[in-house]
Amino acid sequence: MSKSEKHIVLKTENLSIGYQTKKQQTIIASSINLSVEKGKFIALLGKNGIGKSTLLRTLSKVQKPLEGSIKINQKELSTYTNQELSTSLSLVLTERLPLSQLTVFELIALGRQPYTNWIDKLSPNDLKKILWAIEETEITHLKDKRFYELSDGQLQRVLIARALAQDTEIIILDEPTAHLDIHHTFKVFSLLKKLVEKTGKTIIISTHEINLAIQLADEFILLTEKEIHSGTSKELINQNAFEKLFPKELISFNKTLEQFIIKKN
Ligand SMILES: Nc1ncnc2c1ncn2[C@@H]1O[C@H](COP(=O)(O)OP(=O)(O)OP(=O)(O)O)[C@@H](O)[C@H]1O
Repeated sequence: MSKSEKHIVLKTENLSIGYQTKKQQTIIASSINLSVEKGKFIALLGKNGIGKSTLLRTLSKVQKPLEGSIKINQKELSTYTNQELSTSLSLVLTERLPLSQLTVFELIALGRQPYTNWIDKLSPNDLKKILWAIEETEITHLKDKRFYELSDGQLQRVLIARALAQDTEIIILDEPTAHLDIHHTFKVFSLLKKLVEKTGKTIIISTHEINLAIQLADEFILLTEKEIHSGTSKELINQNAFEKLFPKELISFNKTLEQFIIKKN
């Protein structure tokens, strides 16, 4: 991939990710060299337990890299204050939030916290962004519900709305369609794609919806045990990279269909 430096919003060099305890270091992946361009919809793919969440948490400064550099807009991630980072990058995790009395509207309004102090201090611009996020994610009918009343799929859309309200250049989502039915899975993918096209935001998602991602994402990061591949679907198909994601006995990658299909005996 040849990319002009000024369009790169996120860059990693010789990055190692994993877990460090007093006693030992566990490296999950190393030599990660990625360049993510502004205004791209990127899908991070890989089998269960390969390190997708670990990578996304490291890129969002939730956990420290073991080695190497991460830059957001040419500035080292470790030098970002929490305040600076929260106006540049938002992270959407699938974990359940602690129980509280917040309504959906209030939860989404929290996305404006980097810009405002608290809910009574919402400016007309804050309110505009919140209502836009609610409308884009099609959750107007949920806005007065307490968030503990939501189904997993509804909560997922609400958390995406909160990230939209946060209005950052980069949005990172860890398995945003984990609990969704096929209809809502497609809706979330289409929404994310539309947002990238409409707003020029960079969106990075981890997903197991590979066949759908291949149709909609602009570029891919493939984590495998031996190596990391990145590029467009065409580039990765030419490198036979998708085939390396999973063991071959049950499914195979069909290059013509650009899809994984079940192997028939
Ligand atoms: N807090 C932790 N401490 C130590 N090891 C961890 C921790 N969290 C995850 N791991 C390990 O790191 C590896 C990568 O896990 P990770 O959750 O990043 O994978 P993943 O690709 O997101 O998986 P999945 O697709 O199943 O969600 C796994 O072997 C996991 O057991």
